[in-house]
Amino acid sequence: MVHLGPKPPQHRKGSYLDVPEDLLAELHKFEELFTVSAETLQKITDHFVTELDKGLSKSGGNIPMIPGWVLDFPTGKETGDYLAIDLGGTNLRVVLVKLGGNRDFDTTQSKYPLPSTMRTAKSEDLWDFIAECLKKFVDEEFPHGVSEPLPLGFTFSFPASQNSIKEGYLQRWTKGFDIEDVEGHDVVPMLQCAIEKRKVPIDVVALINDTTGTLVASMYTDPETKMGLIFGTGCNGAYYDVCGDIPKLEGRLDSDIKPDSPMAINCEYGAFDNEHAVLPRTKYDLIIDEQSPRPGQQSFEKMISGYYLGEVLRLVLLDLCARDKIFKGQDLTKLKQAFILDTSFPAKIEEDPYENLSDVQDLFQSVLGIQTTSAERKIIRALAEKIGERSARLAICGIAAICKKRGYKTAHCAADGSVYNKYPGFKERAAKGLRDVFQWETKEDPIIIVPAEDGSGAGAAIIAALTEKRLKEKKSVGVKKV
Ligand SMILES: Nc1ncnc2c1ncn2[C@@H]1O[C@H](COP(=O)(O)OP(=O)(O)O)[C@@H](O)[C@H]1O
Ligand SMILES: O=P(O)(O)OC[C@H]1O[C@@H](O)[C@H](O)[C@@H](O)[C@@H]1O
Repeated sequence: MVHLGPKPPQHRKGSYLDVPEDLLAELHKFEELFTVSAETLQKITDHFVTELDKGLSKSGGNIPMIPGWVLDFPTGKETGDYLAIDLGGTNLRVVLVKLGGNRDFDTTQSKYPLPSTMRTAKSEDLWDFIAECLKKFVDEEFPHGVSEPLPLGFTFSFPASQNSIKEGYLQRWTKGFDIEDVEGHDVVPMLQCAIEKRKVPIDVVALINDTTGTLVASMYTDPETKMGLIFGTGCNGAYYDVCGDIPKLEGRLDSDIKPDSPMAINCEYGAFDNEHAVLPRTKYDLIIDEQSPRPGQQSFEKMISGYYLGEVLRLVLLDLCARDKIFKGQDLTKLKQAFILDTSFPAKIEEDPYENLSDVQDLFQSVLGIQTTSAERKIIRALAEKIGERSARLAICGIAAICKKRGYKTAHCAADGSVYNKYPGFKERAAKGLRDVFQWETKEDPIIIVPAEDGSGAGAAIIAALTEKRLKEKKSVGVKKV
């Protein structure tokens, strides 16, 4: 019998007996600010539906709703070896995908953290970094070389306009990126050129968004999948619409693409409500927006995604310090550093199982050099819970809106990203948010969020395979040539 010693308690009971009245009053104010009622969720969702429709209209709207030029559903029979790269907000992944042809696939992959300076580097530094990682990976996996160039699916997790599957004009950087000379340009030739400079035997065959990859990869293994979702550094969703329901594509399709042909849409719904019509923004959200490289953009994303949740908590704590409510006499130098807290920080606060929050005490000491009192830790815990809960509840509005727009009564909504996979309570809070919107009477929820397949890896490979098949059959993979 292995003696593991006393197990930590499953969860905290929590009590506020030792919290001073004025601090409790502050907490009640924050609870008001960060609570999103069922009625508010329903109102936000209904506005979200109209915004999704507007994004597909000829005049467009806040939400880009980018046709992703994936015009087929995966059959599960796709086969072959494909390379995929996933340029996300935090990491670059290189994946070798072997599609088994029986709704199965095998992957070999390496993950390269993006250098912290990459967000504001020069354009060529970004493409050189990716090409270098690709060279390293291919040299390791194919030490004896390859007989012909490896087809690559390029997962580019940013809003990129596409007139065909093999291009992507970056509309704007998000998630704190601000690299010059890329916005407005097609990123595929930029990458291909850096690859060729290093003589790496790779041919970029498709550019996809990670949510489109998530949708396709998850549908490959689970035909009940209706959308692909990312709750990671950023947030976004993709679903299949039909070409005949996309007004902005009218007159732009070749005759081989019929009105009932499926079309994957990369919503880019992090941009929802840039007009600030419905989202319950706080002064902390306004500060984050004003101090971001792209003020006025990504209003929805800035309230719920991983790049920002730690910063929201930091601003709230700073506000309490400014009014001398907490951390009296403490050195706040680190706490004053923007983005010093990534979202694993509030996540760890919420995971502390101890009544006296001793893990939180250690966390504040080690990361911020701040000694906390028991009362302060209890308020900090409650704040982290409210910020985490708001993220999860708002996050489901995009899911509910897509279901309402497409009339889905049941759905598997495939989600990926560290906030979905790692933030404590996110799954349960999101499920409760969906119940609050739909007010289901059934015992089982008909619309559920499920773990996604590897969209940026397998999804990119499957889409590359679908694209190669269409090209072989001389079918369109973009707008008709004028
Ligand atoms: N334990 C955690 N809980 C919640 N979020 C986390 C956790 N650890 C990291 N994060 C956040 O997840 C984001 C990274 O998301 P991930 O999906 O891993 O990468 P990417 O967004 O590049 O695909 C970062 O913003 C980070 O702050
Ligand atoms: O996987 P990540 O980096 O968290 O990205 C999620 C989303 O982040 C948004 O900022 C991008 O505009 C989307 O294209 C992307 O899908």
